[in-house]
Amino acid sequence: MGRLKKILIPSLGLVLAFWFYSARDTFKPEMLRGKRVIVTGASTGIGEQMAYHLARMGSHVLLTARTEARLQNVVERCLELGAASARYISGSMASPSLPEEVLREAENTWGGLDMLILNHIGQSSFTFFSGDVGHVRTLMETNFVSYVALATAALPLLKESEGSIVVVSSIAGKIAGPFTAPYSATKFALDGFFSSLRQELIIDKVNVSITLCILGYINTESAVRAVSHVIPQTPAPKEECALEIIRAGALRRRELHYPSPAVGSMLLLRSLAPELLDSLLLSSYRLENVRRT
Ligand SMILES: NC(=O)C1=CN([C@@H]2O[C@H](COP(=O)(O)OP(=O)(O)OC[C@H]3O[C@@H](n4cnc5c(N)ncnc54)[C@H](OP(=O)(O)O)[C@@H]3O)[C@@H](O)[C@H]2O)C=CC1
Ligand SMILES: CC(C)CCC[C@@H](C)[C@H]1CC[C@H]2[C@@H]3C(=O)C=C4C[C@@H](O)CC[C@]4(C)[C@H]3CC[C@]12C
Repeated sequence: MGRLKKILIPSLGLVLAFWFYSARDTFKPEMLRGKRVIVTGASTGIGEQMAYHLARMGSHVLLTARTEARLQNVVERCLELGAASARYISGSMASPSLPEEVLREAENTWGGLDMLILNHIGQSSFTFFSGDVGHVRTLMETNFVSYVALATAALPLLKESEGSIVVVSSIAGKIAGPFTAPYSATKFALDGFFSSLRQELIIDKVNVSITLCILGYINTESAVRAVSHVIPQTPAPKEECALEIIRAGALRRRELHYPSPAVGSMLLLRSLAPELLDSLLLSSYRLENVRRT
């Protein structure tokens, strides 16, 4: 009897705990069926791929970006792939009125919202900081303030559905390398704001999850165009990246690191030996190809 208590009961506990946590960890595409999802920056790149995955999973999608013609094509393709419904709103996230307009559309058409995926970024080049403070101001508005405004407008709906906010960020929002000063600043700001907000929601027992996605180099057209002459590494595929973001959001993860070993080891090296990371990084760049404009 003593042995039973000492060995069997703790073992049973372990098995149950393992089962509970692994069951919670299992992603099924059906988790997204019929869910109402907003994706920003969905006309190209990772956002476009997320729209297609969600469509295949049978979600309702509301897509935003500036270029109406591209959004129309993406919406059409989403309907072909099986989206429960697909619509778009075009406009610039540098404009302060757009976030509320997008959430009003979600409320009017769906009467609620399950997932908000914040993904858009304004144009920025991979080069020395030019001293253009106006660019920093506009980029902050597009890449950071609009994320705060969208999340704020979405929170009442997400509280009702116990939904999720997914924030797409970058390794450049955790570690500052050269040639991304304004961009990196906007991504660090996202971590500060949303990691603080996550804790406040927990204190208030509000069941809305916040997933911060820390991405490495991904093979979107705009990223390859911006950096391939300086960074010789092969970028990770945007299709897989998009799926991992949706999966992390659906599983209500705190953070996603993608591609996983590369981003994880950079973060670890950064805390153990930051100077070593800096020099490894610089030695891998083709500095002679950096465009000075
Ligand atoms: N690709 C990469 O290597 C990495 C990407 N990331 C992150 O992933 C996310 C997606 O990146 P990626 O797919 O490469 O980017 P893309 O450049 O391919 O897509 C950006 C999207 O944002 C839209 N957009 C641009 N400017 C504005 C604006 N002013 N207002 C509203 N929408 C705008 C674009 O459409 P339109 O021009 O029509 O407005 C487009 O839909 C970003 O958050 C980025 O920081 C993170 C790490 C690495
Ligand atoms: C700080 C480090 C440890 C970086 C090492 C990895 C490098 C090679 C990766 C990681 C994050 C990447 C950038 C990114 O996040 C998003 C964009 C915006 C896009 O419009 C243009 C490309 C750009 C600047 C990417 C360039 C390549 C970066 C710096």
